[in-house]
Amino acid sequence: MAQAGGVPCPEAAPGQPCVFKLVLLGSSSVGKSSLALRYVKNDFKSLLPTVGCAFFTKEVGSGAASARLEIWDTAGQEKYHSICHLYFRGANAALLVYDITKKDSFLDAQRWLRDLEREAPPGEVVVMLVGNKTDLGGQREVTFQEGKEFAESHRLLFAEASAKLNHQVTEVFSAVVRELLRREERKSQAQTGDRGLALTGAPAGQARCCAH
Ligand SMILES: Nc1nc2c(ncn2[C@@H]2O[C@H](COP(=O)(O)OP(=O)(O)OP(=O)(O)O)[C@@H](O)[C@H]2O)c(=O)[nH]1
Repeated sequence: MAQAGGVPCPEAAPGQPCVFKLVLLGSSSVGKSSLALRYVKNDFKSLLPTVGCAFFTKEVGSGAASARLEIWDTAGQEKYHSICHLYFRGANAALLVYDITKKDSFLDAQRWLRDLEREAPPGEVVVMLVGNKTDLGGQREVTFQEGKEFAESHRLLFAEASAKLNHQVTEVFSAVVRELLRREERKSQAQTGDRGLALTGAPAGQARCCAH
């Protein structure tokens, strides 16, 4: 049984990381692609709006304490809305992103969360609400407290970040991975008394280990 973060990862071959699917969702121009680019390549540059979906992978940790994040960056533009939900299927985690200088993008977060929950019942997916663009604090339209209260009322993780300044970006993804590994550990403990069940495969929506 492979380990991820010291956590037994059911189904994984020895030395293979757990694989988690994470989707980025939120309205257009909130900075989803920029957060992914900053996290995966430590880069920030002018980007064209995403068409459909972009895909990144990132190894987290190393050796016996590793996991692989498959990051699906969905398009926020309305014209792609109908296809975006297809990418939510099988997600283990989601970053629900808004722009702290755009109240509308914060109000839209509710709708994106509903769309996600249509594909995965609440509680199955680790969701983190992220208020991006803290470098533009002078133009802020959404307070930290408003973000925090929204997150608490929906049982989401919460952070503010700036892809531009590389502020809190790694911390956001790390917090999600930590929570995913915690859940794997709990699942693994629950399966300890029933090894047969542990070998039959994870139900949809759970972490897929060693998928290629
Ligand atoms: N000031 C500032 N600008 C940012 C930040 N993150 C992204 N941007 C800018 O916001 C604009 C939109 O960023 P994207 O990353 O393309 O946004 P997106 O959410 O992926 O947009 P869609 O692909 O249309 O869904 C770009 O001009 C970015 O340079 C940030 O932290 N601070």
